Amino acid sequence: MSDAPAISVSGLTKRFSGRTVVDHFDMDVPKGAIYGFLGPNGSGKTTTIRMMCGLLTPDEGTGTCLGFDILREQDRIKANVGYMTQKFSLYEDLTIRENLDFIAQMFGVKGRKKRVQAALEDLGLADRAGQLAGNLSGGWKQRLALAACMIHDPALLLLDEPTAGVDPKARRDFWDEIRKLSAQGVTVLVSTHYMDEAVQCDFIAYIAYGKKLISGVAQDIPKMIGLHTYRVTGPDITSLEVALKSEPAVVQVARFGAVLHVSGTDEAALSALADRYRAKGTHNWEQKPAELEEAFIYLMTGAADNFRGDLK
Ligand SMILES: Nc1ncnc2c1ncn2[C@@H]1O[C@H](COP(=O)(O)OP(=O)(O)OP(=O)(O)O)[C@@H](O)[C@H]1O
Repeated sequence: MSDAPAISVSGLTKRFSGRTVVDHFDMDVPKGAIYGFLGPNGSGKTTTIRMMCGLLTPDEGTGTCLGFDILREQDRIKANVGYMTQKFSLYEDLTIRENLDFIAQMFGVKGRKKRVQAALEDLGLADRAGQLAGNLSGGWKQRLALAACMIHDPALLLLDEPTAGVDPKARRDFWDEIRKLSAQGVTVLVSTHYMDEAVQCDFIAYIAYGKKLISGVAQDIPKMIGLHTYRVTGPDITSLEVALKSEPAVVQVARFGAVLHVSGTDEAALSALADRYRAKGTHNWEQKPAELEEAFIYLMTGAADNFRGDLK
């Protein structure tokens, strides 16, 4: 990642029918970063991302994307953006190669044949180039969609819940590809509701009611929220989970198999609770650093609304 941000926006605001759906949004995105946008449905993630990339004109605010002005140079930005939406559609009656060739034509890609062949090879699709897109499994369709989005070598890639409905192996492979692109300097903006997509991101922004409540380096997010967590193991974890959920010091109990991650924002109160339960001698309580998994659950279950406006 270089020092000059790929995107720098400030005060972005959008209203639809008099309703403010994005409210004075500021952000710098480093070049080559994978930036995840989390938040409830309808919180304004897609609208924000589209404004940041010159795909939608803000009512207020300014900024640059890939060195171009988001208000005056939208066409130049668009030529450098790959956009993979959930509804990304391929031509099912065309082969993989024909699909890529068609999209390359639409973008006016120079040296088209070579570029299509390189894209097929990069994504491990060369052996299947003659197969009809309609016969591909979900994971391969998604690979093809990614190849299509990248055919014109964009510097910025937008992903909208990219691995929804794809099996775990295909998800991992997909993220390996995204990492490779990021290492090559492609900046990636991801809108997601999924934890396993969020944990792939270098940076996270949490948006609710059109406002950015938190943003920063992904691994710093738990600290920014102020979450403290204990890992709890022992017998009859289900009853313990129920009991802990009614403890005032506990803001969240997340279950990972037979292990509970018990989190709170008041460190002293949570520590006192751990001591009280430890004294019963039934369960093992071990303090652990809060990780993005806990922070993600905390944010997505709406607990973050409690500090609405307190954090940047
Ligand atoms: N073109 C539009 N005209 C009118 N209202 C819109 C338009 N686009 C979005 N909205 C509204 O703006 C709000 C924010 O929508 P947006 O799609 O940005 O949210 P989101 O966080 O991306 O949601 P999701 O997670 O469901 O995709 C929603 O209430 C939506 O209905």
